[in-house]
Amino acid sequence: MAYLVKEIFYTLQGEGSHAGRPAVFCRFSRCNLWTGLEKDRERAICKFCDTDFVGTDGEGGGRFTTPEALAAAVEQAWPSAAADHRFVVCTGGEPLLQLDEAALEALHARGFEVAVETNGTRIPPKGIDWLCVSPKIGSELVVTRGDELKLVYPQLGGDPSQFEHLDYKHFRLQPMDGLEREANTQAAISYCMKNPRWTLSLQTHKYLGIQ
Ligand SMILES: C[S@@+](CC[C@H](N)C(=O)[O-])C[C@H]1O[C@@H](n2cnc3c(N)ncnc32)[C@H](O)[C@@H]1O
Ligand SMILES: Nc1nc2[nH]cc(C(=O)O)c2c(=O)[nH]1
Ligand code: SF4
Ligand SMILES: [Mg+2]
Repeated sequence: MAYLVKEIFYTLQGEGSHAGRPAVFCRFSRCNLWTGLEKDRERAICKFCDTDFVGTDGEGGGRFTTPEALAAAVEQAWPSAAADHRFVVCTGGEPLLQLDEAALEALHARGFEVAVETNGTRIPPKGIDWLCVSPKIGSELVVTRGDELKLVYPQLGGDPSQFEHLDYKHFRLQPMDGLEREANTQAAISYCMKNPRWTLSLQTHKYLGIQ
């Protein structure tokens, strides 16, 4: 089965624990919680998505027929031949609809540490180096452990305390972007200050004007 990828680009990880770290982003096409079409947004399970993950027509995107072809495309986006510090963030869309052990092996073989951003509705393959799960209220969270739980805040019915028993190293609130971004940011700051187990994750790339 081929890997459908919207875009592959090099930037800084903007969010979460690795914010500021140079990374290739591999954005897989498709998601199980929204078609990606505006006409379907209101009846989607996840309604606040900030990302275009439809098709394979973005920068560096395409249909990769083997794990090696996918890993070669990721490697091509990395700026140097040196194997150190190589880092790829697999995102989407929902990457766990497509990312499998073979793809992880091919990326590791080219020296990449692999991070994944997932909505937590699919069991991850073995071998992910950094797993960031961002639960969506209204979907079933099946991934109960990982490196980072990054909750977009606020979500209706999404009181952060309902996630605290899960096995994550870091608990973060990320203000929901959109028309209410400033108010959401203030609310997230206030929640973290009252509940210090939670720390703030900003989408720093948006403030910096980078991809
Ligand atoms: C576009 S999603 C792709 C990965 C995966 N489908 C997921 O939801 O985690 C990447 C990250 O952006 C977050 N995100 C999406 N829309 C957002 C928004 N409007 N405001 C803040 N974060 C958002 C997601 O929660 C997730 O952590
Ligand atoms: N710079 C940058 N950092 C990010 N971290 C998570 C992103 C995502 O869309 O998954 C993202 C993104 O789109 N850009
Ligand atoms: S689950 Fe992730 S990719 Fe899918 S619609 Fe929500 S934020 Fe977007
Ligand atoms: Mg993004």
